[in-house]
Amino acid sequence: ESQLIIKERQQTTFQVEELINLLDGGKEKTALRRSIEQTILSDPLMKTDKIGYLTREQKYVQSVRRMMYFFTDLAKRNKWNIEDPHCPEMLFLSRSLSSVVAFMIHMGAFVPSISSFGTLEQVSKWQPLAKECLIIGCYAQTELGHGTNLRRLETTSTFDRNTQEFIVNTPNLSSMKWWPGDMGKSANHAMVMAQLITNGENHGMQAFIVPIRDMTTHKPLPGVEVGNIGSIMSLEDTDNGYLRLNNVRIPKENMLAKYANVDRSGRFQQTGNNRLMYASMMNLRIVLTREQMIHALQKACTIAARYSCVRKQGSLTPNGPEIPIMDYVTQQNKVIPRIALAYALDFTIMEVRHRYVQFLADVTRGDLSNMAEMHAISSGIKANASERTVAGVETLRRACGGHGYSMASGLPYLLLSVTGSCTYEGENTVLYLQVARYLIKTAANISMGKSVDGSSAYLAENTEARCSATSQEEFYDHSLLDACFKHRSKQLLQSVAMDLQGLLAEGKQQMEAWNLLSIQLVNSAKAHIERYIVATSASFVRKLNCSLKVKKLLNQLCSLVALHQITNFPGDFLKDGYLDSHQLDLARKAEVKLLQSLRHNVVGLVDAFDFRDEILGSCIGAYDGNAYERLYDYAKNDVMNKNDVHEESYQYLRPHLHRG
Ligand SMILES: CC(C)(COP(=O)(O)OP(=O)(O)OC[C@H]1O[C@@H](n2cnc3c(N)ncnc32)[C@H](O)[C@@H]1OP(=O)(O)O)[C@@H](O)C(=O)NCCC(=O)NCCSC(=O)/C=C/CCCCCCCCCCCCC(=O)O
Ligand SMILES: Cc1cc2nc3c(=O)[nH]c(=O)nc-3n(C[C@H](O)[C@H](O)[C@H](O)COP(=O)(O)OP(=O)(O)OC[C@H]3O[C@@H](n4cnc5c(N)ncnc54)[C@H](O)[C@@H]3O)c2cc1C
Repeated sequence: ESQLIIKERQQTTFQVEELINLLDGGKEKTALRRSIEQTILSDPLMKTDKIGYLTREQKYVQSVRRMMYFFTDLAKRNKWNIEDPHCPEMLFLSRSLSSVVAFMIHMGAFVPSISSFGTLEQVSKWQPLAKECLIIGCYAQTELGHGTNLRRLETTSTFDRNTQEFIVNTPNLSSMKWWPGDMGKSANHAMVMAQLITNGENHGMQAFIVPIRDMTTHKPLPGVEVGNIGSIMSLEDTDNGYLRLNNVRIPKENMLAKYANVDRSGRFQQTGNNRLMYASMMNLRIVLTREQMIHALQKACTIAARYSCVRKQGSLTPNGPEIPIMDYVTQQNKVIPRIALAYALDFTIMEVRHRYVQFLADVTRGDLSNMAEMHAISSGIKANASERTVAGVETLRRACGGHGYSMASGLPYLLLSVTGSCTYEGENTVLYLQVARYLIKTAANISMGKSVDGSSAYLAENTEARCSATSQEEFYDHSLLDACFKHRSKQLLQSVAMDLQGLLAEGKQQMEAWNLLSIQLVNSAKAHIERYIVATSASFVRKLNCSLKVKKLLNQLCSLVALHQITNFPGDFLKDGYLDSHQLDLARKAEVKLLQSLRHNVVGLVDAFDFRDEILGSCIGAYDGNAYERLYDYAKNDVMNKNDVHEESYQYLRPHLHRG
């Protein structure tokens, strides 16, 4: 173990194990997680080859091999409840599985959408098959021509009264399904989102289970053309596919009919709120935020923090001893706010998940009153967490200098893996605009004197016109910081709501006015969600039952998340004079002091994320801090080094060199 990292651990002022337990949800949960990790990581059949050395095809093959073994053997043997995305085992499992993405859509989208859209009878028919992996499904919503605008999907499912079947068609090039994970090569069934047409009338998007490959030969069924969409930026462990359907007939009962059905004569009946067709997307947005984005940020923090403590470069006195780069305040400013953010997002998503579970219970009782708010929160948190994670991982990668550019650091892989999260499961701008839609409606309700509650209640509160802070210390106070965020959000919303009214009064159409103001609308949505994160994480910490040392530390992290946002994006806080430039200076000084105070606990804070070295996959971020030894070892094992003289040298270099 590197002496430097040992020294760092000696400086830690709190019990790391206490924080680990807290993040897991208790001592027993930590033990459960560790035992799951141990089972998975010690199983030779779950082993992955070194990242960065596999071809596209090898990645897919490895991932299918591992996941089939995992679902059909390992998970079963250990009685892990893998199909329930909310069970603690599932959260721990995805951490241990790390990079594997094959069958993520099968388990994460196909299986849950059977119960989201299916009747009890349909669920009992399809779910056991899917859960046992006796059928492999994908979630086929996006088309070549449309991903965001679901109303304009072009795939059709037309009811044939004579045969009591649906005829599913992708009638033109742009209507073919494009992107679904697990579809290109693996799936034999697709959950196809299509326009339902009965008796010549279009009833909008509904879900249909369409068999696409023969269950014996795995060949595409008649009328089906299916394949891989080709090489993509990352996540090549999975087979994102395309699908063309030409008059594919499926039985009537393959339309999932929880909220709408078609009788034998083709008469359409809506039996539930049609927004519930969209609501199923909330689940994956929340799951991905935790499973991918926050974990990726936590891993990147772990790597960058440990490396920054063992990497020495330069000194703080002329000819003085070299210091770990973590002692530079600029380095602290790159690393520590990201650690703080990783904690704040984790606390926030725990609360969001809790609210989502309550929301599902409400829906079961027929109460949809919280749907709009839940949709705004889940969309906003997905957009904000993905955007800040991607930016954060890149900052951390650069904070590791040249070694951050090497695949050996694990950072390029994390960055590439997580960058798609800004696009899939709802493109971020589009999701922010959904939040804005909710906020504008809320503003209208407030102006009509209606009461608002939940996460937007503050929009109806009276707030001070000026921030009261006169000292640095006050900028650590959560209620003062929250007041800054509330004010910014309120002010941005009021301003864009007024501009919208103005444009409408000028005679602009609603959608045109909306488009003209969409940059402001997105900013307003971000401000609301950032306030939600600041408030939710601080209140989560307030309620924690933990030691004073840990509480103090977590309170500091919450303050840092808010302060870092204020000092880096001060414009909207200064705009209407809520903060003045003197207060901004105080906030900046408060932030630097906080960074220095947190400096000694940097390694402890990332150790508490408790990622085993095999999961981190980093030569520079391993627990023992022996970065150089591992980098050297990585280089020596590079495939290009298997011979001293590369074959190509004989073929191309030698003939040239020997010419003279
Ligand atoms: C809502 C749209 C944007 C637009 O629809 P439209 O009908 O036009 O919209 P509106 O008129 O605005 O809305 C109508 C009303 O409906 C309400 N609404 C909208 N959405 C919802 C909802 N979700 N829930 C509830 N209500 C909703 C809205 O508020 C309106 O109500 P009102 O009228 O105001 O009252 C919509 O079309 C849309 O959402 N589009 C986005 C489409 C989308 O999200 N598609 C997703 C496809 S599936 C997908 O993308 C899957 C991706 C999976 C990727 C998995 C990759 C795995 C990678 C693992 C890697 C691990 C690496 C990690 C690194 C490591 O750690 O190792
Ligand atoms: C790795 C990966 C995996 C995926 N897996 C699946 C899957 O399993 N199943 C599936 O069905 N799909 C999947 N998708 C598709 C994904 O859901 C879509 O790509 C995503 O929803 C965005 O839609 P789009 O590609 O049509 O982008 P577009 O909507 O075309 O977005 C392009 C640009 O247009 C802007 N834009 C679009 N509409 C508006 C608007 N109304 N207002 C303002 N700006 C707008 C966007 O902000 C963006 O800047 C996957 C995608 C990726 C990258």
